[in-house]
Amino acid sequence: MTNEALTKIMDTSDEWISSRTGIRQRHISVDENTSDLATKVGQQLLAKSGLQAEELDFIIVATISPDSNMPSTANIVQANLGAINAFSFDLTAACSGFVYSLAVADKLIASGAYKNGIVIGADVMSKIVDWTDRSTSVLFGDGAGGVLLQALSETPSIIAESLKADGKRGVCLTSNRTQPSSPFSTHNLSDELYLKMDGRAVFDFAVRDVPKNILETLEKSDTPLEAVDYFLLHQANTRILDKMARKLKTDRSKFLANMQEYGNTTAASIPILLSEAVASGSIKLDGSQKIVLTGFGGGLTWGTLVVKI
Ligand SMILES: O=C(O)C1CCN(c2ccc(-c3cc(CO)ccc3Cl)cn2)CC1
Repeated sequence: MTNEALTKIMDTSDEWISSRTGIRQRHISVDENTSDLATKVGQQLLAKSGLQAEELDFIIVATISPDSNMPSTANIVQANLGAINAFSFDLTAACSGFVYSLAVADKLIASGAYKNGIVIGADVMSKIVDWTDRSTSVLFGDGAGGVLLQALSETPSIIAESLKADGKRGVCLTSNRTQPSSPFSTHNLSDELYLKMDGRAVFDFAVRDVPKNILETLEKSDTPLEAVDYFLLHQANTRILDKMARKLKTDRSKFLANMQEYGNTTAASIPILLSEAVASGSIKLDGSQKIVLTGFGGGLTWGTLVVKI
């Protein structure tokens, strides 16, 4: 759905959206739910790797838009793939969900307890945005992406990580709140299902806290800034990437971007970007490169992984 198409259903403009966010279009699911998108990612990962579904030990789906709480979207994906030996669960960390999930999956394998796992970031944001709110509904899109992790060597792929949260500032970006309601409730407040965002507060949080997190994680891994081949940041807003590149005194071209095509797909944004970078050959998957993966958003949550890839 292009910005132009959005002008037909709300008072906005291509000029406003693209100049303020860099977004030119986004994909909107008509009838596919989050598990349908995530299942397609799982099928692609199995096909590309040649691994059988029965060989999977675990499936983690990072999402804030699950089909349901119970079963989890990961449970539905597990059934759809026929991954009969995999335990599966959703992980909720909004736009940091993929980075958090990758860090968790890495430990499941590094502990020696498991060998093969799939981590998927998937969100159908079109079902949780308020389509009467032009300040937020134009920012988000639907999508899914993921990775297969395997215990193939002793050398770690994630060479440093720094995962953060600040629940005190969680009010800046909320969705899907359900209020207490029972015969014993003293007051019946209404649920707040749709996404609400204090854009200014979230933007300022990203500009202030994210560069610090990236530098801190690079320092932990003894990786100088210039040794990083690519920065794959959550695709929320192109002006954020501009500011990050300036703050980190790094060439803007190292900050990969595809929000122009997908909008902000929340937990899916980093894995979609990673998948496209691999498909284009920018990331060669030959162990010769170092990339930075950084998520930031609802919770508030943020986190960086330095990955040898
Ligand atoms: O320029 C303007 O008036 C507006 C100003 C507000 N904007 C924003 C603000 C915040 C975000 C955002 C969202 C998430 C959630 O995934 C995470 C991280 C960020 Cl930085 C995206 N856009 C849009 C343009």
